[in-house]
Amino acid sequence: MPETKKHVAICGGGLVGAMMACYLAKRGYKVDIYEMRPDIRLMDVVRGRSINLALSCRGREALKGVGLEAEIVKNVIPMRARMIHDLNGKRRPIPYGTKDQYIMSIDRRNLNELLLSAAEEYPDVRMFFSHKLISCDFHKGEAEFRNEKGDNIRTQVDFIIGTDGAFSAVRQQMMKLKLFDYQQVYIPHGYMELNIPPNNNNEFAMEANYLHIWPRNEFMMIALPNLDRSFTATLFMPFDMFESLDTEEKVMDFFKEKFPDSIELIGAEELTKTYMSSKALPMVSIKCKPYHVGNKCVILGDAAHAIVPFYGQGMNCGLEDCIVLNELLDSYNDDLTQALPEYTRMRHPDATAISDLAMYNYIEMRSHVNSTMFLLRKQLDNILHKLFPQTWVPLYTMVSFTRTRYHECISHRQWQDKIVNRGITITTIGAGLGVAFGLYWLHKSGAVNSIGNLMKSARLIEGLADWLKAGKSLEAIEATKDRKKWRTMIA
Ligand SMILES: Cc1cc2nc3c(=O)[nH]c(=O)nc-3n(C[C@H](O)[C@H](O)[C@H](O)COP(=O)(O)OP(=O)(O)OC[C@H]3O[C@@H](n4cnc5c(N)ncnc54)[C@H](O)[C@@H]3O)c2cc1C
Ligand SMILES: COc1ccc2c(c1)CN(c1nc(C(=O)N(C)c3cc(Cl)c(F)cc3C(=O)O)c(Cl)s1)C2
Repeated sequence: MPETKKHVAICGGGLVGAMMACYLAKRGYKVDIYEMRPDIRLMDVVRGRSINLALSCRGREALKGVGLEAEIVKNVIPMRARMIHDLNGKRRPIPYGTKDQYIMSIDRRNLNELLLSAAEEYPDVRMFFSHKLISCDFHKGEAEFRNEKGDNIRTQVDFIIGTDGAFSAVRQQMMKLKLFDYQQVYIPHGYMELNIPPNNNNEFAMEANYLHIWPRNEFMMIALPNLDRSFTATLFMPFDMFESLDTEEKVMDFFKEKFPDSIELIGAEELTKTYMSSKALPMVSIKCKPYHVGNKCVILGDAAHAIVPFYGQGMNCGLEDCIVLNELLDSYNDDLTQALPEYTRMRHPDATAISDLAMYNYIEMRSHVNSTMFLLRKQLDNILHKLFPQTWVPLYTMVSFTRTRYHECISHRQWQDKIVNRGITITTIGAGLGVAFGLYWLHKSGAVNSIGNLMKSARLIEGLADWLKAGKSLEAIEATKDRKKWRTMIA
C-alpha cells in the first residue's frame, strides 16, 4: 500500500518558504503555501526590506539542490572584491579570494518570484496569497488564516512549517509552550536605502563587480549593484543620528563631510528628497529554541533566527536550513518524529554561531578600531591564505565560500587566533627585552640625556615594535608550516 503523501502547510511564502516548498514538493509532499501578502508577481511595487542581497555559497547550494542555480545565476551580478571608499575619495579593492571566489548581488523580489514560480510548477503545490496566519494548534496540526475578505480559513495538515520571518506568527504560537527559549535584541542602528542610478551613458556609475563600502566607524554605507546598472546603497547609522539630520541642509552637510564622493553618485537633489521621505528601519537579532514542536511543526529562516545583516548571511543561512532539513528527511526516511528534533539539535548551534558572528562584525565595524582597519585585516587574511591555503582559511572565506558548519568556522578561527596571539606574545616579550637593552645601551653611551629624547626614542621603538609584531606573527606562522605542529604549539 503506497504511503499516503504527507500534507504540509508552509506559513510564509518569502525566500525560505518558497525554497522549502520546492524541496518538499520534490519529495512528493502535498504542499500548501500560505502567504500574508498578495502575489508579488502581480504587484507593481513591493515594499519591504533590502532591495538586493548578497548570495553566497550556502544559498547557491540550496538553489542547486532543487535545480534552480543555473536559472538564478543568469540574474545576478558577481562581486569579486570589496571596494573601500576612503574619506578622501580614494578607493581600494580588497579581493574576496581567488578569481572563482565571488559573491553575487541578487534582486530580492526577482529571487522570491522565481522560487514561487518554481514551487508552483509542482503538481501538488497550492499557493494561497493574502492569507495571514492568525493561530495554529500544533497537536491537531490545524492552522487558521485570515484572507483578504476578512474570512477565517482553517486547514488540517500532517505538519506546519513556519517561514514567516523575523516577526513570525508561528513562533508566537510556539512561545506559549513550556520550555521554549526566546531572546531578541534590537540594535541601536537603523538602515536606509538610497539609489545610485546609472550615469548619463546608462552605465554603472561605479565599478560594477564590487561590494562598495564606505566604512566610517560609528556608521557605514554599502552598495550592491543591480541588473539595471544602478546600485542600491544602504546607509547604516544610529537612529539618533538619523533623527538629528532633520533638514535637507543638515543631510547635505553630513554627506559632504562623511560621504563626499557619494553625493554626485546619488545626486544631491535625489539624496535629500529620498532621505527626507524615508524612515530608517530597525534591525533585530532573534534567537529561540527549540525550532520544532514534536512531529507537528518546525520553523526555518528568520522565523527561527533573525540576524543582523553584517555578514550578508541571513538569507544564505535560511536557504541552507532547507538543505539541512531535507537531508534529515532523507536520513530518517521522512519520519518527522526523528527528523524534527534532530533538526533543532543540528541547526541551533550553527544558527547561533552565525548570529553571534554577524553581531560581532557589527560591533567590530563600528568600534573605536577604524572600520577601515577591520576591512584591511582581510587583506592580511588573504596573504596568509595564499601562503597556507590548506591551513589558514579566513573566517569570511569559510562563512561565505564553503558549507563549513557555522559553529566550526568559529572554532577554526579561535584556533587561528591562538596561533597569532601566541606569536604576538613571543614577539612582544622579545621586543620588550630588546627595548630595555637598547635604552640601557643608549643611556650608557650618553645618547639619551633628556626625557624628550627618551620619548622620541620610545615612540620610534614603539613603531618598530608594532612593525616587528606584524612581522613576527607572520614569522611565527612561517616557522610552523603545518597544522600538526601548530596544534602541538597550542596544546
Ligand atoms: C538591510 C538588510 C540587508 C540584508 N542583506 C542580506 C544579504 O546581503 N544576504 C543575506 O543572505 N541576507 C541578507 N539579509 C537577510 C535576509 O533579508 C533575510 O534573512 C531573509 O529575507 C529571510 O528570509 P525568510 O523567508 O526567512 O523571511 P522573509 O524574507 O521575511 O519572508 C517571510 C514571509 O512570510 C510572510 N509572512 C509574515 N507573517 C506572516 C503570517 N502571519 N502569515 C503568512 N505569511 C506571513 C511575509 O509576507 C514574507 O513573505 C538582509 C536583511 C536586511 C534587513
Ligand atoms: C544588502 O545589505 C547588506 C548589508 C550588509 C552586508 C551585505 C549586504 C553583504 N555583506 C557581506 N559581508 C561579508 C563579510 O563576510 N564581511 C566580513 C563583511 C561585513 C561587512 Cl559589515 C562589510 F561591510 C563587508 C564585508 C565583506 O567582507 O565584504 C560578505 Cl563576504 S558579504 C554585509
